Amino acid sequence: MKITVVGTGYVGLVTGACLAEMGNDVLCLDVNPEKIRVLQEGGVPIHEPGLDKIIASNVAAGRLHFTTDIDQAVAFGTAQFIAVGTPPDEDGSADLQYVLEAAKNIGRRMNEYKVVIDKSTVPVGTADKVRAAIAEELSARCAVIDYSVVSNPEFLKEGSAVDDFMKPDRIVVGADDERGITLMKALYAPFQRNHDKLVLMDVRSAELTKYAANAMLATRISFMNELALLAEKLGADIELVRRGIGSDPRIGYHFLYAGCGYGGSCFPKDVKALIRSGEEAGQTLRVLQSVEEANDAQKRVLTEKICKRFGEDLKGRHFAVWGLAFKPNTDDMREATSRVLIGDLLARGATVAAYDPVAHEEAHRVFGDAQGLELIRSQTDVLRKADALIVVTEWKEFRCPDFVELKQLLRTPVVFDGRNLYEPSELRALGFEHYPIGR
Ligand SMILES: NC(=O)C1=CN([C@@H]2O[C@H](COP(=O)(O)OP(=O)(O)OC[C@H]3O[C@@H](n4cnc5c(N)ncnc54)[C@H](O)[C@@H]3O)[C@@H](O)[C@H]2O)C=CC1
Ligand SMILES: O=C(O)[C@H]1O[C@H](OP(=O)(O)OP(=O)(O)OC[C@H]2O[C@@H](n3ccc(=O)[nH]c3=O)[C@H](O)[C@@H]2O)[C@H](O)[C@@H](O)[C@@H]1O
Repeated sequence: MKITVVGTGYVGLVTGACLAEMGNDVLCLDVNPEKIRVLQEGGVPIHEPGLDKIIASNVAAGRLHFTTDIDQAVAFGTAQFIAVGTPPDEDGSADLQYVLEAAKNIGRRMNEYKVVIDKSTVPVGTADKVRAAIAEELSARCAVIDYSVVSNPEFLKEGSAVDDFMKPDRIVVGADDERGITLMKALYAPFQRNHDKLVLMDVRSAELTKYAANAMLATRISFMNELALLAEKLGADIELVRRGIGSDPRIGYHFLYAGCGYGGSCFPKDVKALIRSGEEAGQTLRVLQSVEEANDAQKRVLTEKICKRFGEDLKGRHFAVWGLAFKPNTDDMREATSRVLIGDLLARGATVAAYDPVAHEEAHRVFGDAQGLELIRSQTDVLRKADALIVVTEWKEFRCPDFVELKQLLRTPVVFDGRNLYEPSELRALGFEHYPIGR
């Protein structure tokens, strides 16, 4: 099938590459010429395990192309995926300007039947807006051309995006016309060979399903984070509690890890957008309001622990930070806890040396020349003469450090463990002061 993907970010690029991997002819469009230049020259603008390989092989096979030419992109695919960003607007609602611009571009140029597929995370009612935007453009040039608008939200996780896309738990398709449904079934047939993973529903339910999934996962995390704070006060261990409740199949083990707050491009923004949708519809979402509030507070829990140990004024103190990305296996720092933490420490007069396996370039972009912050490309060098190590992201390489060396390099053997990577008893036995979350 000939497919156009509009927006070549995390979702668009992975979608395009994975669809090409299944033998489709894919053209990826982006308005960012730099991104397209990198891709055309054989580079990959984001860090995502396995993505470079499938891009390279599908480009070599002639099935995957990149362009900034909108005319070419609209003419190319019968399926037109919209995978552009939907950042929060000032009031927290999803900003649909990029989605609607993409829709207008399609309406202005299409000359034959198209299936327009909303892959971006968009509030309920957006497919109607996309349909209307296309209709308006068609009528402006007196064109009568049939088209379908389908909702196909994406559930991939950064860091395992290719795997998630190639082996999805479910494929949600919201559609209300046969032509659109038939195309979506054909498109996704290769991804569900062993059993039917397609969950077919109406468009509005599909749009809400995406927010419901992210909001549910964020709720689990905030719930565990609050329980962790309680566990600390009551002398219980949240890790044991997690294992105790996760064994109940009605609860399950996933997404119950307490830590220093969730970040990323989606949980914070989608929770906000769903709260806003609720307000607009006259339905207050109290649980979600608390989820957001709890997470904002959780991002400051490490600072609070540090101040409790070293005092409110951190002038003259120096800290080592392991982990800048919002989670492992990505260089993405959107809404990362590291940003809040490092901002807090610098504001209190401390100096910080930070290390991340892949997010250095992004950190340079985010922090610029922030005074007092040094980004160091060595997991051990960053520790030298620090008053404490602060672990913010659960990268695998942080799990089993050489604790003897770590102790020698630090000025004082203090570890703030924002992701509960280490066993408290083991660290204590090695002579460390260990400050985990909820243990
Ligand atoms: N990042 C993730 O893990 C996931 C994101 N999503 C959703 O997918 C959507 C896209 O997210 P990301 O890929 O992370 O965003 P991104 O910011 O990485 O990529 C969006 C791309 O769209 C391009 N763009 C904007 N307007 C355009 C236009 N009119 N024509 C062509 N290209 C245009 C931008 O230049 C950018 O490269 C969002 O709605 C997000 O909530 C859904 C699931 C997972
Ligand atoms: O809509 C999206 O963009 C995506 O958002 C999340 O994916 P992602 O943001 O890539 O990352 P997650 O693995 O979900 O982690 C999000 C944050 O939660 C934190 N987290 C996760 C799990 C946990 O138990 N505890 C916890 O604090 C992580 O450290 C991270 O900061 C969802 O997991 C995806 O299904 C969804 O498609």
